[in-house]
Amino acid sequence: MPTSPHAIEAEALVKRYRTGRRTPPVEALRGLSFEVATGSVFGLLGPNGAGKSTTTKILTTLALPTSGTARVAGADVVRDAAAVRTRIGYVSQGTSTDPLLTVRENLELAARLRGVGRADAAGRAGRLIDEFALAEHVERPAGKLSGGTRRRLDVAAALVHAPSVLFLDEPTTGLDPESRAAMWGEIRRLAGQESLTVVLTTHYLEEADRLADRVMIVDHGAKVVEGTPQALKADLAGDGVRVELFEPDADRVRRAAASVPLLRDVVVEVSGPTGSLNARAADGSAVLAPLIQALDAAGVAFGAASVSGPTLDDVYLHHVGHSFGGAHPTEGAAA
Ligand SMILES: Nc1ncnc2c1ncn2[C@@H]1O[C@H](COP(=O)(O)OP(=O)(O)OP(=O)(O)O)[C@@H](O)[C@H]1O
Repeated sequence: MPTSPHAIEAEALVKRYRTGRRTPPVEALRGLSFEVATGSVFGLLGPNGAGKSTTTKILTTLALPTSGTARVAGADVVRDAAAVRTRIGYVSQGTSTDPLLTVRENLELAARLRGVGRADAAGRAGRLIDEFALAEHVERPAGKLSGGTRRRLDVAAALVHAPSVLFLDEPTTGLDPESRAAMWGEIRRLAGQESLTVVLTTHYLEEADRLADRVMIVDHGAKVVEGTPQALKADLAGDGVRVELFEPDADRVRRAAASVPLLRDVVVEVSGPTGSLNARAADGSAVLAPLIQALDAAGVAFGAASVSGPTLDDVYLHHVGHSFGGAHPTEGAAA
């Protein structure tokens, strides 16, 4: 198979889920098109219900598109689904390894299920055990491993058949910071393998920023923005300004912020007794003092205030209108 410049080519993908005879179908994808360069790491980001899982399901042949086409590793996901399956690895959010089988048994089983012969399966399991630093755990049941080690085993098991595209669905969710850092190291190492393409779905924007060559933010089944993390951050220009709020009255906060010259893109989010004000300014440190004074004068209780260079969180906030995983902004909060 000649190497194509694109490991994934999705064209006008539409997915409608039927929900009942009398209710309209859910439009999970509304004509999503994108390409993923061979050998790159692609970050798929979006709020809950944006269509990330649906996109992944279509690309991994677990769901059919209502219309549109997609090719993965050179094969059409509908007409040539069997070929796609032999060329991809998929690590779902839940663990896919058997808790009662040992690390070695799990890897050998995964290889056998992929049609690899017995002798070859043992060899591949051995190589992955070395590659993923699993040697000290090799005879332990998977169910007795720590969360981070179990996740490494999940990823290793998805690679037994040497796929050319690896789908990682929230690979570090639930991991402690140390295990997360270890998993980042693994993903970076995999990304260094020229022929492997990685599609990474994550709720951690910092993770996407560090690992992905390109990211795509989806919302309501459509592409919001796509690009390299560096370019998306550079497009924002200026600084992010953030103030933590207590018992905030969103309207009052917004009025106070509106009185501060040079402050733009103000978003006030309230979540129960706390909240936050996010905004942008060409020079964040210059607007911080007047902003604090304005909030104080308006009787707004606030905590930490900070200024930061553009992050992927700022990119997300700018394009989607609320922070990633944060509370939705109150009506008309974006200014
Ligand atoms: N089987 C289904 N039947 C009906 N509606 C569905 C089904 N699966 C997903 N949906 C709806 O399609 C939309 C997109 O869902 P999807 O799971 O793809 O989003 P997501 O971005 O993966 O969200 P999350 O981050 O919560 O996993 C949502 O409105 C969801 O409720």
